[in-house]
Amino acid sequence: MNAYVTALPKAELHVHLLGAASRTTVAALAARHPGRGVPSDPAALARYYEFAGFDHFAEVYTAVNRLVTTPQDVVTLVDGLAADLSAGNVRYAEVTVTPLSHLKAGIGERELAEALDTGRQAARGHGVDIAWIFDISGDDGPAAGEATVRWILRHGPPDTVALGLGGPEHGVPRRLFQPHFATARAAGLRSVPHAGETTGPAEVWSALTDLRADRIGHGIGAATSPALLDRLAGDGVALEVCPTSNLRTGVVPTLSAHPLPLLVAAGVPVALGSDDPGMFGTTLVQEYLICQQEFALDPAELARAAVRAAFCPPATRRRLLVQIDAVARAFKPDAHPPTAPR
Ligand SMILES: O=c1[nH]cnc2c1ncn2[C@@H]1O[C@H](CO)[C@@H](O)[C@H]1O
Repeated sequence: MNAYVTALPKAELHVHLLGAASRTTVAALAARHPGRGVPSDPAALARYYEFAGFDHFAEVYTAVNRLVTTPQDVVTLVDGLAADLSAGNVRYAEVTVTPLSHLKAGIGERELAEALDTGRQAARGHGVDIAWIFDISGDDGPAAGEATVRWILRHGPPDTVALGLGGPEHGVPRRLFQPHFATARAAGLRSVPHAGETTGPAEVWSALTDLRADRIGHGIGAATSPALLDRLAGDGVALEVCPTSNLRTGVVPTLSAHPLPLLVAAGVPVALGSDDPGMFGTTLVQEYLICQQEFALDPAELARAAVRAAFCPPATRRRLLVQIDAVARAFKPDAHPPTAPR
C-alpha cells in the first residue's frame, strides 16, 4: 500500500511553508540563533514538538518563525519542502506562507517575494509545481489583514492563487476579515480561510457567507451540522482535512474519533493535507495511509478529490487525473487482500 500511495501523483493543498521545515533544517536554524528557546538538537526538537494543545502549538510556531531571518532562509525552506514533496510524488502544491510573520522577522517586502520566486524555480527542478496562498495571522487583527493584502497586491509573486486566514479562531471571528477577503477576491484571488479547526459550525458558516470561501482550511467543526454539510456538498466547497495535525494539536482525541469519514459520507469534497509535516512528524503519503487504514478510504479517490479541489490550470488538473488513473490501474488495488478488521 505504501508503494501504491507513493506512486500516485498527488496535489497538496494544505501545507504551511514554515511548519513543513524538516527537523534538520530547523535544528540548523536554531544553532544559528542560540538563546531563542528552540533546540538545535533533533532529538530535543522532537520533544519540543510535543504540543499540549492548539495554543501551545501556535507559540512554538511563532518561536520557529523568528529563526527565519534572511531571504536565503526562505529559499532553503521552499527548496527543502519541494524535495520532501517530490519524495512522496506530490506534483502540485499550494503552499501557505504568512508574509507578515517573515516581514516582522526582518526580511524585506520585495526580498520576500523574490526569495519565494527563487524557491519556486528550484521546486520546478524537483518536478513540483508550486502556487502560493498568502495568509493573514488572525490573532494580529484586521490591521494585519490590510497589510497582508497590501503586500500581496504590491509584491505577490506570479502564481499567487489565494488569500488565507490562519492562527487561533477563538476570539478571532472570521467576519473581522470580510473587507480584506473582498479586496483579494476583486483582485482575482480565491478565498481559503481556516475555519472550524478548533471551533464549530458557526465559524464555517461565517467563512462561507462573510469571506465567500472557495475552500476551507480544516472545517471539521462542520461535522455536527447536517445543514452545513448539505451546503458544503451542494456547493462543492472542499474541506482541507489534516488528520495528524488535528490529533497532534488535540482537537480530536484519537484518529478513530476523527469526523473525516462522516464528511466523506455526507458528500463533502475533501482534500487531504499534511498542514505542518515537520512539526507534526508526518507526510502527505502518511496521511493517505492513515485514511486507508483507519477509514478504508480509497487512495486514488482521495488523490482525485484533491486534484479536483486545486486552483491549478485545467491542463494540470487533466494531466494529474490521467496519471492517477494510470497508477490506480497499474497497481490494481482490488487484487490486494482486504484490510484486516480491527
Ligand atoms: O493548523 C493550523 N491552524 C491555524 N494556523 C496554522 C496552522 N498551522 C500553521 N498555522 C500558522 O500559524 C500562524 C500563527 O498562528 C498562522 O500564520 C498560520 O499560518
